[in-house]
Amino acid sequence: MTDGSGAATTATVVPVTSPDDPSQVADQGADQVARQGADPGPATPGAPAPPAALGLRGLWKKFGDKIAVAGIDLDVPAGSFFGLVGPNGAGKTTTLSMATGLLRPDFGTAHVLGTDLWAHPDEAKARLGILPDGVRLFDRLTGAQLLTYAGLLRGLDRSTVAERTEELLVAMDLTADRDTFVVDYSAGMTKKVALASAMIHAPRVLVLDEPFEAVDPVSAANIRDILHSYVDGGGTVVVSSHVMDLVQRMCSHVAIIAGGHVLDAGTVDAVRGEQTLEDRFVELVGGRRGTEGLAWLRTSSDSG
Ligand SMILES: Nc1ncnc2c1ncn2[C@@H]1O[C@H](COP(=O)(O)OP(=O)(O)OP(=O)(O)O)[C@@H](O)[C@H]1O
Repeated sequence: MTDGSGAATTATVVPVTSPDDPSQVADQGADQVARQGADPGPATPGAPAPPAALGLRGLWKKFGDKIAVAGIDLDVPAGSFFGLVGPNGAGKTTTLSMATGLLRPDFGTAHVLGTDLWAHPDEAKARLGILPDGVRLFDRLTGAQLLTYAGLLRGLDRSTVAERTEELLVAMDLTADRDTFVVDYSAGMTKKVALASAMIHAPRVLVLDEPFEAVDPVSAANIRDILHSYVDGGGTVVVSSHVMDLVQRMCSHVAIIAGGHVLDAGTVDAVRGEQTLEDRFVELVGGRRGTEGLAWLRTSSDSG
């Protein structure tokens, strides 16, 4: 199965279970993926299927007694614009952290374009650009210095770093604040300079946790354009977001996760069917409350 972009759909869904032994889930997840098989898409007969940009198998993470991620299997097709959505506390950040080398899974594996991330972290991470949640930056650097630092850290030569730094500052509308310390940036400016830092080495896969949070609409539209042309050029973007309308319009593929499980995944059109993505999300996740309660809030009062 393919979407309009031609990217193969290989997203898989894990049964919603919470067994006592999570290692079994990792095995079951791998078995299930093997049973379902990766959809070969429109590839030439006999040609091997290209590796997924991100291939997650049986990912599992517990914090104390809290199970944050309970056996997630997911393939993010190379060349897709992939949205990860879910309610607060669903396990999105924990999953993305394990998928990008920021957090070691209790069980399970993560592959980046076929490379085992935890077995070969340097090779896998060279292909990744990451915008983590609650990003901590070296904020006593100016915006231009931070981008230069990120480029040099990624092994680019100085002239390439200088060229890309200027282009990224323009693209993110940060030129006027290039010499301002990042600590003095607004939340949206910080997000944009962090995003630019994630892109400077032209990674094959960009994993962005809430990239549009606090970003103004014009900058958000510019960033969307940048990401779309990056995908058109063969890159893969994974974004987590709470904004269903944005994901529906922007992404080719989506996974809905809740309670540490994948509830549904595939092309956006396949997942939402005849409904909006938001309606499908609410249908799957539930949790809508009636208007009872909080009566005191509806009562206008002169007291106080
Ligand atoms: N370091 C931690 N220590 C303890 N519990 C954690 C930790 N990180 C995450 N959790 C818990 O794991 C669960 C999943 O959290 P996670 O941040 O992955 O969710 P999320 O889907 O990204 O949520 P949100 O949309 O609110 O950002 C939550 O119940 C959270 O409280």
